[in-house]
Amino acid sequence: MFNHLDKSTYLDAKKKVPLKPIIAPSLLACDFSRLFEESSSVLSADGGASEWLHVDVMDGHFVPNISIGSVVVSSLRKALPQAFLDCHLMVSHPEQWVDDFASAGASQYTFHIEATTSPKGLIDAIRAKGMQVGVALKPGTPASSVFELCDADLVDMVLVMTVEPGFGGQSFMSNMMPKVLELRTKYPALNIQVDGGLGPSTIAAAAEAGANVIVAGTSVFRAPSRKQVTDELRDCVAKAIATRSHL
Ligand SMILES: O=C(CO)[C@H](O)[C@H](O)COP(=O)(O)O
Repeated sequence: MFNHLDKSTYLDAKKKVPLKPIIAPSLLACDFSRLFEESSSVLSADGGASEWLHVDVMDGHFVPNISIGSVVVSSLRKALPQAFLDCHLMVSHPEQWVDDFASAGASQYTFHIEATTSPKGLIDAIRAKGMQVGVALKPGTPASSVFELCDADLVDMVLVMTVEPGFGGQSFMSNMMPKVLELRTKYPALNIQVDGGLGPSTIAAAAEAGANVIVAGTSVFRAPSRKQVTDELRDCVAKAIATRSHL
């Protein structure tokens, strides 16, 4: 399936390192009354097993739910100075929150392509504040909507939603895998994230299609062993990357 790729092309072009599996537990599924303990329990730097923390920001307008904002990110940053805070802005006016999230200590700012008419200006603003840039696609949005941004190497990551954004605990949409494959085929070096319904029973499809950054809420936070599930997800992605690299 991926035999047009080889080791030399399947690299993170900017950092000149092989593309890596990254597991990003979604805090949406955690016990918010114990936010610090829950966060540190999944981070490898703090005794857990994950590389990133995924922070879902919902405004009750772009999606039919309200979650958390920059105030909480700021507290997380103080408590976890080394953590990679992967912030997914499910908001109608992503331009409005760049400064607040940068000041709060967000590591990456992922906006929805459907929510802006001037993605390049938004990307410039995010970069000017020192954050990495992600762009997200709702299930009904085609991969082609971000080709121009990816062709110009303007984003660090594309997020393919595998549920309708707004709520955790939904079923994985396997019909999003052709979109992931289309992006992976066109952009061998890009971080491609999937989000929604990922766990041990769905990871193989996502990894095979080419996703390397895995958001997992329910499957990690509700597991008897968070570490075991995280390792299982990472191993599956690592195997898929290795298989592609050797074809
Ligand atoms: O963005 C989201 C919802 O909009 C969540 O990150 C996503 O649904 C992850 O939760 P789960 O793994 O429980 O499906």
